[in-house]
Amino acid sequence: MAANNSDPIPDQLGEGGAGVKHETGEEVGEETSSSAAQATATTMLPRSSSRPQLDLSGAAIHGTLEDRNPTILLPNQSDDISHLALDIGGSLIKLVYFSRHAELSTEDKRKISTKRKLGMFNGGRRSYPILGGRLHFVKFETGKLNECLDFISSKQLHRGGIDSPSWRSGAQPDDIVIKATGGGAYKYADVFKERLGVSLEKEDEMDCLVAGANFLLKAIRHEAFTHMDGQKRYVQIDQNDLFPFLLVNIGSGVSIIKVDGHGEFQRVSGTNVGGGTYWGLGKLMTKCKSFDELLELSQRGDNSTMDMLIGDIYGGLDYSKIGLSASTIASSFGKIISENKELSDYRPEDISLSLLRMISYNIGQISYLNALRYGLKRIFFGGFFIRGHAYTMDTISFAVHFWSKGEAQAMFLRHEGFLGALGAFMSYEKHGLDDLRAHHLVERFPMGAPYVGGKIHGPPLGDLNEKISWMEKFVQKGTQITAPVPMGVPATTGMGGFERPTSKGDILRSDASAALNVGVLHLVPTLDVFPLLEDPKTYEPNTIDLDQDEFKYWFKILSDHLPDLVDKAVASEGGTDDAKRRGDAFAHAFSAHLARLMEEPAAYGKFGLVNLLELREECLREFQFVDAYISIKQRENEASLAVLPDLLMELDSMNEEARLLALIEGVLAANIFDWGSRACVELYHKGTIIEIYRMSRKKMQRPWRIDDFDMFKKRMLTDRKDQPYKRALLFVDNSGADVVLGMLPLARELLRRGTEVVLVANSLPALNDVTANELPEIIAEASKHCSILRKAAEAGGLIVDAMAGIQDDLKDEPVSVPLMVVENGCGSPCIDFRQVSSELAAAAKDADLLILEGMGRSLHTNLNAHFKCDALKLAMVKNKRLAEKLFNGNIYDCICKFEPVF
Ligand SMILES: CC(C)(COP(=O)(O)O)[C@@H](O)C(=O)NCCC(=O)O
Ligand SMILES: [Mn+2]
Repeated sequence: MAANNSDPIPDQLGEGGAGVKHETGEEVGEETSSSAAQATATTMLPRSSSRPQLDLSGAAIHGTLEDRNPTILLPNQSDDISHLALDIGGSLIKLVYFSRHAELSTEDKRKISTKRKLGMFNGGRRSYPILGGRLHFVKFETGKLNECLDFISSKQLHRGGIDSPSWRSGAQPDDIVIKATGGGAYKYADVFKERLGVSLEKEDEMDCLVAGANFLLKAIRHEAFTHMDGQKRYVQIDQNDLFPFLLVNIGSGVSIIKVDGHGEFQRVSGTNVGGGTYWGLGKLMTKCKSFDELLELSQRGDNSTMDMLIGDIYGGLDYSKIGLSASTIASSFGKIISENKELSDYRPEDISLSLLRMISYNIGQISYLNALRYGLKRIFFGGFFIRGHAYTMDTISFAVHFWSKGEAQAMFLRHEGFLGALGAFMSYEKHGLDDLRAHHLVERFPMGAPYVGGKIHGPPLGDLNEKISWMEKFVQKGTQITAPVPMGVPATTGMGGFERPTSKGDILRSDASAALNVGVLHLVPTLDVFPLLEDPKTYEPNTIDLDQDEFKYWFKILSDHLPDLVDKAVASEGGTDDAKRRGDAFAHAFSAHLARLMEEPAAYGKFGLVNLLELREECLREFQFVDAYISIKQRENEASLAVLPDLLMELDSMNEEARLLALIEGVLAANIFDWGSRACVELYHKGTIIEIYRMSRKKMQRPWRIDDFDMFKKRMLTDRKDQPYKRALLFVDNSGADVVLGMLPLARELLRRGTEVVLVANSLPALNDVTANELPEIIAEASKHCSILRKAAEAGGLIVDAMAGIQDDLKDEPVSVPLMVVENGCGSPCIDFRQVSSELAAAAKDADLLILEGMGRSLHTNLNAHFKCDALKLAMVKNKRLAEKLFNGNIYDCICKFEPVF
């Protein structure tokens, strides 16, 4: 690679490639007006010479003709279309591909009616401009090009998805063009043509690097991090203060690029001493066969046997006057001069480390000098040389820090290896990623080669069966595996059982697993930042930092809970052999994640409890456990609904002061029904639901650990009695008593006072949390015993017709304000308000009261969150350690935290 070439590189970004028309597919499945006007759309959508292509046969416009963006239905289009872009480097091929599952309109009655109420129904107009889907990152060794081609071919990535009718209907592969960058785009163009019949459209490497880095820094929250003294720290990049920065790409050679904006950059310098130098010299001097082997050797090296250190010159002392410690390298390989040794007398490990440090220091120093030259404070390092290698990053950081006296900061990127491929992806004319923001992206870490542990294992796994067989094989292989799957003792289930993970153990190979910590990016255009967050920029959902120590505790909690969870999950799927096999696979996969995080808590980005608890749920979903607690939830709902009428009668016999207190007590007491807490699960084994509830209520002695009840009561019953809240969002938690005997009666009280109530529930199951889908039925049942709820539910569109034969206990009630249900966009026991459903965001606009309930939503997360409206946080602390840590309190303490905005 050319050194010190400062020729400006013209801006070519954003223009490359022929039109890619699959974006029209995003409109499939959106709301359509019932009086849909139909027109053939085929002529409006020219076939693109670039890929992927759409099957436009039978296309029809739905919606009124006045609509500016009418829905276009493509009945014959595949439900999975993909973009593919490649970066074919000397040692690795990086693939970025996009898959999209057209989730055909699953709008149920609840959603439609809620959307209408919230003013979200737009008569067929597109409600979001960007496509949803998944962005996958995959690597192959260039030497195993065939594996890569097989992978592309097996997934039909070059033809727009495995079921794409574009190839069934005979579209000629000759037309297909794939964007590619890197030297291999030239070198292997013929192989791609021969094997896949596709042409590679070459994109400039530098353009791609910059476009990739800009996208990552804009769209991914935990992308950039510093690495000093072995510690990774994620840095929040302010979008308004991103440019200019220095981008140093360390490949075989090094390019140093000053980036001034999107598509605005200049290669200001470079050096010919780079990754190729390390690998070349290393190969010669150590006989290593691969770059990774050489890097791994350095792990065990001691560079002081070869490098002349300050201490060697100063008799073991620091040269403190100029700030050099005794261990600083004065001269790389300098010690060799005074020794009478052959190459074979030196350990390959030491050689590798000395080389690595020499080159890393040099790059760090040159980068700093260039940053100085242009007055830049931030330097991002990327390229295949780094590979998430701790020593390399530490050395570069040291150099930058040392020479800049702490003024400049070296930063690294989690997707560092994929900058080029991402940039090539961005060069499709319409890739749909332009408008993405961090809140639209959810990163998931599915199990399966070649991602696991960061080593490349050949083609990734397609279907579930393949994945499970792969896990089985790995389990049998034992300690050879890269993924840190704990070994199990034989048991009754399909895979030979699993064992609770015991510790991080020796099965982890630190560097291999640190190399790649890249998941699948789910693009969810319907996610929004919660509009009532006081300051989204400073908002941090997690109350406690999940550092190594804290993680150790959670590792044990979650590991201990695993066997019980697997039992429940397997039972929820009928206890079949298939379910057992999946149950074991789930346990292995989740244990592997835990072990990986135990080794490096920051492996998957900045990981808090909110992410960890969601990871467990996602892992269940990955192995197709739809709802592990379904039968428990149903049983508890039934039992609670049976006693609801008595409770409502009791409440109605009280004066309003006593009633308000009883209602809050009721919510706190019922929060005990939590299948995620070990202490609570032990309780259930001792008593019935009603016994536990009564006991829990009896224990409700005030003052609670945080007790703002009087303040809340004053707001409700005294200060602004005549000005009820307009709309309250009630974030409900668990099924059964928690929602039926706790939150519903509280909702009823608010409705009775003229407050609109929106019940906010999970979009997907998590433990025994009630979901938004389940709530309407529960409300309908509860409404049979209560006219307030019934009228409000009718007004909110939750129940359609007045039910016959209900007791009309409160005939003189005024016309009801609506009771609605919205989903929160989450499938976790916690909530991250930076990413909620657009439905919830819309409902929040007119809300002036939030009630967060439960340990997950108001203690683990959001205890310290500030909102633009009044907030009431209610929870029972069902974990001893948390009670001690947060409040110096005890297990089963209660929290009633009211935060009015004045
Ligand atoms: C998972 C939970 C946050 C659910 O609590 P909830 O939000 O339902 O009140 C909680 O049960 C929990 O933190 N459990 C793990 C700790 C334990 O077993 O004590
Ligand atoms: Mn819960």
